[in-house]
Amino acid sequence: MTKVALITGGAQGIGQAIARRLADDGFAVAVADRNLEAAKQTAFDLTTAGKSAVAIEVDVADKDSVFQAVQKAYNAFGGFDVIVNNAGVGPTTPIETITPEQFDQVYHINVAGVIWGIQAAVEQFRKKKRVGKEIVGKIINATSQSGVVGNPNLLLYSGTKFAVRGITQVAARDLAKEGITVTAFAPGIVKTPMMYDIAHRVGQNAGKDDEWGMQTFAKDIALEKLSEPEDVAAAVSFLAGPDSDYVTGQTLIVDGGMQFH
Ligand SMILES: NC(=O)C1=CN([C@@H]2O[C@H](COP(=O)(O)OP(=O)(O)OC[C@H]3O[C@@H](n4cnc5c(N)ncnc54)[C@H](O)[C@@H]3O)[C@@H](O)[C@H]2O)C=CC1
Ligand SMILES: CC(=O)C(C)=O
Repeated sequence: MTKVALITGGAQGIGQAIARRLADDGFAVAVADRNLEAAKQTAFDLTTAGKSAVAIEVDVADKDSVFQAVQKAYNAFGGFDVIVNNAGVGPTTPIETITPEQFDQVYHINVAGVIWGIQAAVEQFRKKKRVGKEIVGKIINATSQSGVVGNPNLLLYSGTKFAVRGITQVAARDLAKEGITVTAFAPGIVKTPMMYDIAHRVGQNAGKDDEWGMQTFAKDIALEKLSEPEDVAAAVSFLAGPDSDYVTGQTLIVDGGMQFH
């Protein structure tokens, strides 16, 4: 039977590459994003290429919205097997500029969004009839190399990504006995709108250009090149597929050799 995966933030950047890759792997994919028009375009491109895909509007900061999105994916395809909690925001936050409103926004999306995604997926996985010790569902969360070692200018963001690694470990322990694996992926410096935006703002704050901003983050990449979204999608393909059935609680770092952990 065709497996079903929902990817939050699936309308652009890393999430879109994951949606494409999992569709190529044979999953029916739900492209869930707060930007419904872009999600529809991604799903349209996939269905035009002969894949199974639907677009679903979601705001991951809103628990009800996440539960509804997961239910819609189940209704669309008649099953639910994998959630990729990928949606996130990455503001640059010089320490003195951080406000309570900004804290709430970033933590609600990057941290609470992952928790709601875990809860909604678990609700679906628990409806399945498990045979023996088989794996009935997989939860995959987006952290970052900056959630492994703190990065300059990203106090709020890095904090959320450390939290995601902790949540991943605890959920993996709590859910293992039910045949649910929980893992995370930690990208490095990936060519997406989020990263170009961060590079622009870091450069601007220092009175330098975007390239300087990008090099602030990219100078320590051992493989000496920036990441494509597809590099990350390839790792998520492993985490979503059967070859990772004996892996849980781990964060797979996909950063070209920035952080060695
Ligand atoms: N680009 C990079 O270099 C890195 C990115 N990451 C992480 O990878 C994930 C994806 O990042 P990118 O593709 O670069 O970001 P992006 O900004 O290019 O795309 C993010 C997508 O998430 C959606 N989104 C944002 N807030 C949402 C919400 N509340 N509800 C639903 N959808 C929402 C946006 O509409 C967009 O389609 C994020 O969690 C990010 O923190 C981690 C390490 C490096
Ligand atoms: C955006 C991000 O996750 C970085 C710079 O690691």
